[in-house]
Amino acid sequence: MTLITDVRLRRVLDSRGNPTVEADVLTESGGFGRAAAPSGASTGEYEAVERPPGEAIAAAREHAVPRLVGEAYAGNQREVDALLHAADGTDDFSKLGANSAVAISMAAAKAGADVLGAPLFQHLGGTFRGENFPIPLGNVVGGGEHAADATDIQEFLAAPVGAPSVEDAVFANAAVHAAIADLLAERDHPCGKGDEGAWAPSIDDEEAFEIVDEAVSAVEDEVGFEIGFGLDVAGAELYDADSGTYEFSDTTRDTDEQIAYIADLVEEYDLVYVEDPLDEDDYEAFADLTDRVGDQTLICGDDLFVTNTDRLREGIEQDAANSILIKPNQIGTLTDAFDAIELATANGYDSVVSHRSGETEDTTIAHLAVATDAPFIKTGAVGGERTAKLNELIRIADDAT
Ligand SMILES: C=C(OP(=O)(O)O)C(=O)O
Ligand SMILES: [Mg+2]
Repeated sequence: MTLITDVRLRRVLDSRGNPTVEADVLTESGGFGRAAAPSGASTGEYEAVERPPGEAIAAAREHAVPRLVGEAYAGNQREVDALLHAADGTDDFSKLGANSAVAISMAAAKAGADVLGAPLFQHLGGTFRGENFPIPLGNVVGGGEHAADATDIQEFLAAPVGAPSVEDAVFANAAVHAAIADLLAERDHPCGKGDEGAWAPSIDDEEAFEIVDEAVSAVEDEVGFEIGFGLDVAGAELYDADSGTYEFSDTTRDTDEQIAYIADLVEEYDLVYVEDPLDEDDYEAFADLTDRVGDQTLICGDDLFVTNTDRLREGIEQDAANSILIKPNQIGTLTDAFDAIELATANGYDSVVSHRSGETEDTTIAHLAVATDAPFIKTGAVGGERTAKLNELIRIADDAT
């Protein structure tokens, strides 16, 4: 029933106005799935390779499509993804392009769900999924690689940890985003938004902490449940390997100073989440920080782990973190992303399923988070390509999909 009869690939626009790969998968019994690859700006060095979309499409048409059409079943995700790996033949999808691979992988999953008449999360996670929902981490202020002339820290993330429902959580993050607009206006910092819809003011990190703290407290009082906040430091982008230091606009920190700085921030602002506080090659420094504050907050590896089970295993051995960011396009298939989540869960690591800074209307990650019982999802706070995922979570919770 789910035998794949056609795979169509095309270039479509992403949220930055760049081309990306979209895939359609069709099956013998009329099943249909469509998905598009997201794209990062602050990409990790060890991510699977994204090729220019035109090249990735040509490579997939030549090498992957013939292996899938008439051969593979969309309902058998591991088979589809194994064939994508076989068609690629490298360990980083540099032949097909991880963008073609992930688009096909996700489209096949949707086609498999379509044939079953089941929501995607249920096809991926089984019938007992759909009761628990991830807490959305909402990017409300940011800079780094996502906006010019804004904060050094890439993302300040609202984290409505006490929300009674996913709907309350989603609206709380939007309220924090709106409250920040008011505070920025009061302080005379008019600004635009970065790639993920977060405010991108031309202020230093210290002032951003004050503003986010104030906004979070105000909204917390309004809604009556706990809202914390967290960070994606994107430490690898600040790190200068030649000098071995973290280069902020107004200061330079060596690794010990960076660890102490982050530990102090965790204390001062009661941060609930800190992603990539240190360089992507420095498991040891990650372990040092996790030892200091890992019982108070989540220390999450994004560029550190790149959704890769080998790198996660190394992290687990070294006690480098207690949480992993999951981006399917970092590793190329849903199977690989799923395996990373399972390995994380088995070792007491929390998974944070994540968007990329370049996104589309695709909602697969909302379903992946519910399917795997992931405790968190990071997918922005506002903006159509961000709300596509947030609204899908609300629909899943409402049982309307
Ligand atoms: C979402 C992120 O940004 P990008 O997609 O640019 O890597 C991130 O770093 O977590
Ligand atoms: Mg990150």
